[in-house]
Amino acid sequence: MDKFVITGGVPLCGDVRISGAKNAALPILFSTILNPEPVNLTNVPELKDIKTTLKLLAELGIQCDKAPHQYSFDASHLTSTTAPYDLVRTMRASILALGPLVARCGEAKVSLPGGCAIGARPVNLHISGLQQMGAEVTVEHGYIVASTHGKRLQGAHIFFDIVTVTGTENLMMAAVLAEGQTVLENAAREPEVVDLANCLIAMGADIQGAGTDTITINGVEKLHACDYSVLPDRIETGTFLVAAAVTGGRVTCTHTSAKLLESVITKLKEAGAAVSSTENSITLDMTGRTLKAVNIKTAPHPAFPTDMQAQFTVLNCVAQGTGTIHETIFENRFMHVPELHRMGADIELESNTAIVRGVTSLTGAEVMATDLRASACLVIAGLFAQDETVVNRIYHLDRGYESLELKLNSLGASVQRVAG
Ligand SMILES: CC(=O)N[C@H]1[C@@H](OP(=O)(O)OP(=O)(O)OC[C@H]2O[C@@H](n3ccc(=O)[nH]c3=O)[C@H](O)[C@@H]2O)O[C@H](CO)[C@@H](O)[C@@H]1O
Ligand SMILES: C=C(OP(=O)(O)O)C(=O)O
Repeated sequence: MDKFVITGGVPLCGDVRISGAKNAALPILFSTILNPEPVNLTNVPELKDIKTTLKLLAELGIQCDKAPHQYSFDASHLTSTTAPYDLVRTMRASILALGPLVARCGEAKVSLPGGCAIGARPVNLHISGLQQMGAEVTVEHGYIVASTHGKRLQGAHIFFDIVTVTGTENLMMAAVLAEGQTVLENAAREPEVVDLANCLIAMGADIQGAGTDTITINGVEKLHACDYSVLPDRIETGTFLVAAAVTGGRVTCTHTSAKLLESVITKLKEAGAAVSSTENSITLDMTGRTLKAVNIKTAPHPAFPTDMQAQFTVLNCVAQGTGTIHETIFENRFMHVPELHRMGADIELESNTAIVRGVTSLTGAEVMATDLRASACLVIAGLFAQDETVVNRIYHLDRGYESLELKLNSLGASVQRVAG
């Protein structure tokens, strides 16, 4: 397994181009299942999760032509409705094959996604939503098996008792080809949900209300060809901004938008950073300024995103004062804490809250990356530490950050990938 060897202590300085959003590109790639006409996508990030999705789409019979960051799909002839365990187990977002397959083919067999480090992550709301739309859904031998028995899915009024991002996306995609109107209540409002809706609308779907907690979808018979560009990755953006703050540097993130991460920018300003933005760039300047601890509580958009929690944990580790990090979305998303302890951090864990007392230095150590954002947090810790840090198991990072070491090194960092 590859690892990163990081020599820290250098303030990050310069411009970095932000890639397309993983969490928008994945559902958009799965939405091609719905469309028998060509779909051309640009600004697709080059990530392991994207490669896994392409393999899964190929398994279903979808043809794809690729150039860097550009993909053209032909889903005119689907040859299978099964998403096999071998592909699904490596990526939870594979569950997004379910809604589109049932909507287009009237049946699907999708492996239950495996366990994940950050929590149990059940998919009961995806399943019950499809059942409310008239599908028969059972779980057999580790697979979700769904059928409409030859009928079209029926529009339904669906209330989510927990806000779920991929649940909202799965049912929104299913509803696009259903008969009649579907209303999704207590829907997720994340920008990636809106981006998927916009892409579906570009394909001819009738969707209103994306970005609010009530989304109304009037089913159409068929979608048509479209070109679409994926929105920028707000979590990658936030990760670079935190890295700049922690190292006391000055970084401009380009090809992104401050509108996507208002809660994160608010907290960065509260932490003492100078943050300014243009229409499509954000600059964070920490030179000569003191980092102050902040209190964070994760919650669905527009509140503070759980995918930025680990990065703010390390920010608090090296800030002045004590900050609390309260995680409300996932029950096991503090796996980075024991690893940060190995580097000299002072963090107390009480259930789903981390109390972080700032220290003036971290020491390099060998640490283990446990999930995607925990890995990003350890890389940031390594950039701050004065000596050498080894981050093992960086395959998690490759799922969600495009060329992370190249982008960091272009800002003056020293991060070497060691193949293993
Ligand atoms: C590919 C993708 O977009 N991943 C994101 C998506 O994950 P994902 O869509 O999997 O996360 P959800 O929004 O569904 O999860 C939110 C909460 O709802 C619970 N839940 C969810 C579905 C369900 O059927 N039953 C249930 O109980 C989950 O266990 C969790 O506690 O949103 C998360 C929350 O912003 C982000 O951290 C992930 O990066
Ligand atoms: C948890 C994440 O992703 P996924 O839902 O793909 O596991 C993430 O992007 O931080």
